[in-house]
Amino acid sequence: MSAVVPRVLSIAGTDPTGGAGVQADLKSIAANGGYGMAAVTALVAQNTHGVRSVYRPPTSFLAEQLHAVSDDVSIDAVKIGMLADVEVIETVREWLAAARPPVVVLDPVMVSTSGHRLLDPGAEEALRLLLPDADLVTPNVPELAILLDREPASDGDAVVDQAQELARRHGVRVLAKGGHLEGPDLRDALVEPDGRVSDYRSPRIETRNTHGTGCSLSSAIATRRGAGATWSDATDLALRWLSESIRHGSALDVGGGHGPVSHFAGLWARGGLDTMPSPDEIADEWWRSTAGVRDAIDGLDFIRSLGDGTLDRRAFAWYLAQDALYLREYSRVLAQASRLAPTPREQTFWITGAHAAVATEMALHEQWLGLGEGVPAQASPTTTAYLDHLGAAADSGDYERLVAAVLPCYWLYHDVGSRLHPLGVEGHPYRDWLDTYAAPEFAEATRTAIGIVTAAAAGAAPLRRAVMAEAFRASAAHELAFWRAPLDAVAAR
Ligand SMILES: Nc1ncnc2c1ncn2[C@@H]1O[C@H](COP(=O)(O)OP(=O)(O)OP(=O)(O)O)[C@@H](O)[C@H]1O
Ligand SMILES: Cc1ncc(CO)c(N)n1
Repeated sequence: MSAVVPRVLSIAGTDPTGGAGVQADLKSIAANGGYGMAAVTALVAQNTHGVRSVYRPPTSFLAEQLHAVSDDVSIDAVKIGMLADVEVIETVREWLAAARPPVVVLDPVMVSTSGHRLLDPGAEEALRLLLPDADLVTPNVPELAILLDREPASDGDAVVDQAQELARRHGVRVLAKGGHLEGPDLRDALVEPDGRVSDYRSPRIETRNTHGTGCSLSSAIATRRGAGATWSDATDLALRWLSESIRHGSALDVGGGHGPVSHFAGLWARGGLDTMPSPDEIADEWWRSTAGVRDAIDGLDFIRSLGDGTLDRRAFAWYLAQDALYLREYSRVLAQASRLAPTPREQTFWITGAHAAVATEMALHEQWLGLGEGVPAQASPTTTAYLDHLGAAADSGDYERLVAAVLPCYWLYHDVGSRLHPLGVEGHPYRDWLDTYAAPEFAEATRTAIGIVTAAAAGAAPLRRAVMAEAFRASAAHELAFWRAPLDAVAAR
């Protein structure tokens, strides 16, 4: 069973400038959605101009690296690059026989782009013997010729002929790369062991940044295949990614010779560098952003006297009348959230809230609205302002903004309600009211609303998340104003 993130091991040499070898492999694996690992065959002192020297550590140590990985990690794919000499080839062959990785892509690295040997001249036969252990071999034009012991092909058809010959001889799939041929059009050919050919054509990109394209391509194919794509899809996906990365290579300023490709350019452009907060982090941050508003609510005479039962009944009646007006409209706002909801679960949640809001309004009416003389039938400026804010969010058709705007109606009410509730002793004049917003169903609805909104915010792009946070913060401020209004209105009469 391959993992969602395929675990891909590169067995290759190094490039301290990061454009080729294991350094390029690790970037390519990551850029194609894999978890990259690397066992080093040889240390190469090279840069964008060329190879200066090669140090090949004892192969016993390569074997130790390989077994350290395979003893611990389930490997989904292996990419093999520079093998340096016969001893290294033998070591890798023995390890392959023991570890049996499910996908093996062999890039038969022999000569660097700059013309330096990366494989001993005498090691070619040993490399040929390794071919049947691979699922895919990815030679360029000169490597294909050496593996066949022929002259290099000089046109695309000759390349395909040679690739078919190699595939047949060794019973292996071959991707023959056309990068070394002249001309404006590039052709790579995937040849099955039975000789069937798939062509991949693309325009040649005018650039000096082609160092490490072979390393990068073979790692990308191994990764895509390790994730479960067919060989043909894996090749197609990897080539598309490579073209994009070659196109952006010139935007890098790395070295004065043949520079590297830009492995992550496409991801940077499409995904940006922003981190994504978790829903819990959003909940914490948004809640903290309302600390001032919550302190102010707690400090209101209305809240204090509502808690201890000394609140002027006219003020309470005024508040309830405004709340009844508010709830009818708020119910419509929640119905709009239901209408815009992306999932049936959310659709159900908001429509249930819409129903509860009108039901509560009717119950309040029945119980309390006989109370007061001078109860206003008109929405106060404060109520109007709050409803305008919610109405604008509802009318925008922007679900994320809308649900962020309604969240304080749950969260702040639950917060105030659950803190005032213990004061609602026997005989408390507002005990029924104190019970409503401390009820377990309202606590549950609040938790669900927080979950829906913060999950949406976590998944939103930073600018969208900022719009949501602002809608939330503005509603919290309207909540404060709503609690402040009744005593002011009664005092002004
Ligand atoms: N200028 C270019 N424009 C578009 N694609 C290119 C260009 N150069 C190389 N490629 C692609 O990059 C891949 C590698 O090609 P190439 O034949 O150069 O392999 P290589 O010689 O093994 O690479 P390396 O430079 O790493 O040694 C191929 O798929 C090829 O089509
Ligand atoms: C280590 C290493 N592997 C492969 C190549 C081929 O580009 C290179 N230059 N260096």
